[in-house]
Amino acid sequence: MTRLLDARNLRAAYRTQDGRLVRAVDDVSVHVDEGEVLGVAGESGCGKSTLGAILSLNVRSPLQVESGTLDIEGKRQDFGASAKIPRTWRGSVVSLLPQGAMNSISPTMRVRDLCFDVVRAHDRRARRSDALDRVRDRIADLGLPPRVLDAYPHQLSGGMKQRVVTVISTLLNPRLLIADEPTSALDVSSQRALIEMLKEMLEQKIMAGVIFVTHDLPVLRTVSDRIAVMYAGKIVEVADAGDLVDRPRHPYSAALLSSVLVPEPRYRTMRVKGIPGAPPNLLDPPPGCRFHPRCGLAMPQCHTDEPPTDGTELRYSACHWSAQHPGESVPVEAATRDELDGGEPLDRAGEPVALAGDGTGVGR
Ligand SMILES: Nc1ncnc2c1ncn2[C@@H]1O[C@H](COP(=O)(O)OP(=O)(O)OP(=O)(O)O)[C@@H](O)[C@H]1O
Repeated sequence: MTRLLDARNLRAAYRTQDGRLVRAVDDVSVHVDEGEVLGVAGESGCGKSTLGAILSLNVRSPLQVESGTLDIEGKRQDFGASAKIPRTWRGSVVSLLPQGAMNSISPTMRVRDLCFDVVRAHDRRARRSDALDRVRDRIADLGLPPRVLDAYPHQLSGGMKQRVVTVISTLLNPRLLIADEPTSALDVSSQRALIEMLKEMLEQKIMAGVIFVTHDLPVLRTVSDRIAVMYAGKIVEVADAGDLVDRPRHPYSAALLSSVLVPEPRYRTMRVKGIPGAPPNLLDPPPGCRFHPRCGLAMPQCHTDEPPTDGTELRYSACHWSAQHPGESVPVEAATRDELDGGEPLDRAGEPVALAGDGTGVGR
């Protein structure tokens, strides 16, 4: 299998106005192989979008990447104080489909003009007729109706608008597409249509790999080959999508699964529980394992020691419990605590938790 992206030891922080650092990505390494969809899951605020911004080279103040390296098909980018990001990489080597993209495109431009702008930004000498021929072919190859080219964004349905925005962000045939919450505002059939289109794009080699960022595990189960679970700025577990859902090895992954409706027999009959407590403030995360205040399996060393990484780069869990229980999956019911240390109730114990508006049970 050919390695498409190899990102190593990324560390990045937002500098607040009073000079403090929010460490949103803390020693994160990920890779994507050619033809692969890597899902990145986690609760709101765990650093998913920040990781997407770094991997797509869209880092803007107050975010600073302190260290790490990025290899895309053998081309290396070193991060750090003096790093200069090659501008030509954006859009052509790696492209970002940002959160909420479909609502931030210009409402006064037709789709064909938006497309031409993208091509023109990359190639000043591009001729309009040639560029539009290419766009027309692309739209036809992906089975979208030709009329979308003449439409203004507001004339398209939400699902069609998101597919069009996805086409626009891949017009330059990036090697890697990073899609940040691309399905979260869509109804179920539009989600399916977008996922089918992304798979078709991989098949047609419009891009060679996708990183799909979302809090929505059932969607990730459908679209991803592998899933990386993030918690408080770190990756806590990586596994094949099916393996992660069937046999989570990190208590946080198990907690995430028990807080959503995953269509697996093991979870279908469970009550949706929610994850008691809240993720830590990244200005001052807890010592040891960052999940320990919410973890039902926490041991004394979890309060003080950074968890060891147990497994291989394709399947690992960063957890004291899983290091002591090699090969075992976490009993979902035991993954979280129902009470904080002070005895404050976190959950209506045993009561089903009302679902969030998107039906996943995970807040945003
Ligand atoms: N401009 C900023 N200044 C300071 N802190 C920030 C800024 N943007 C994000 N953060 C913080 O960085 C952390 C990671 O945020 P990020 O948006 O990457 O998380 P996320 O998992 O993508 O969440 P969501 O799904 O809500 O976008 C959070 O604690 C967030 O509050």
